[in-house]
Amino acid sequence: MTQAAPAIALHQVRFHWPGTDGWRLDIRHFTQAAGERVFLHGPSGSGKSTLLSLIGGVLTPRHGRVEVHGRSLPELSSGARDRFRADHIGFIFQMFNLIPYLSALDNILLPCRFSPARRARLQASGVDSAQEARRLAARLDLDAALLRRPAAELSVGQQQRVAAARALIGRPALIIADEPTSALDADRQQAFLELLLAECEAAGAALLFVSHDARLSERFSRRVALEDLKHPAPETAS
Ligand SMILES: Nc1ncnc2c1ncn2[C@@H]1O[C@H](COP(=O)(O)OP(=O)(O)OP(=O)(O)O)[C@@H](O)[C@H]1O
Repeated sequence: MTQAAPAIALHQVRFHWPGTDGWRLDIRHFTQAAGERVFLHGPSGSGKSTLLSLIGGVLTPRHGRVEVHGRSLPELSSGARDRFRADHIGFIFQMFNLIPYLSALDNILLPCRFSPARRARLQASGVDSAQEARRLAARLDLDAALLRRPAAELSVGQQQRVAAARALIGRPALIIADEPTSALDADRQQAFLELLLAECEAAGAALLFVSHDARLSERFSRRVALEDLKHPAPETAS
């Protein structure tokens, strides 16, 4: 990972889902600086989640450049991409993707199991993984008794905060959040966002945050419409 490189650099990225003819994502250019907080919005079905999966290396584009902190993800083998993602990217998914039978604490600790880099960063700052998991949980208002319960028994709001702690543990350089507040009421949305922003700032992490709710955009350094990143659609003859 190159520290001085932008958190994200996309250039002429094209993707379409196999078996679908009509829809395709066609991005001209997008850069997000290291440590920058970007609010990404766009209509339902416009391709926000698809774009986040391309940036996270979950999907590979047909064409174009996708770089995260100077590493070109499409050029890595799938194993190397998985390792890079585990080490440097924290993902908060729309549906949280927690492992239902594991405790909340074990869910938060999962990235540390897979990523020696996350463990090493924690060690370098003098804390062990379990201590850091408990610190993040406390910051996110998850009490100790709750951490012992299986994720399947938690409320949606609690699962969402566990997913945030899991993304943040071990200080990845980029946090990607896909509609993480959609299940919360307005007060809880703001409180959650404040915590997420504070933890990203403390870790020096860039945050790419997708939401339909424009009210949340005020706390970000930049607001980006997905449509403005796309190539204009070809004109159709009338
Ligand atoms: N796994 C998939 N297989 C095939 N097509 C898909 C898949 N996931 C998404 N799509 C299609 O890709 C397009 C973009 O979907 P995507 O989920 O990226 O949009 P979005 O902007 O995140 O929408 P929303 O705001 O509703 O979550 C849609 O036409 C959708 O039907």
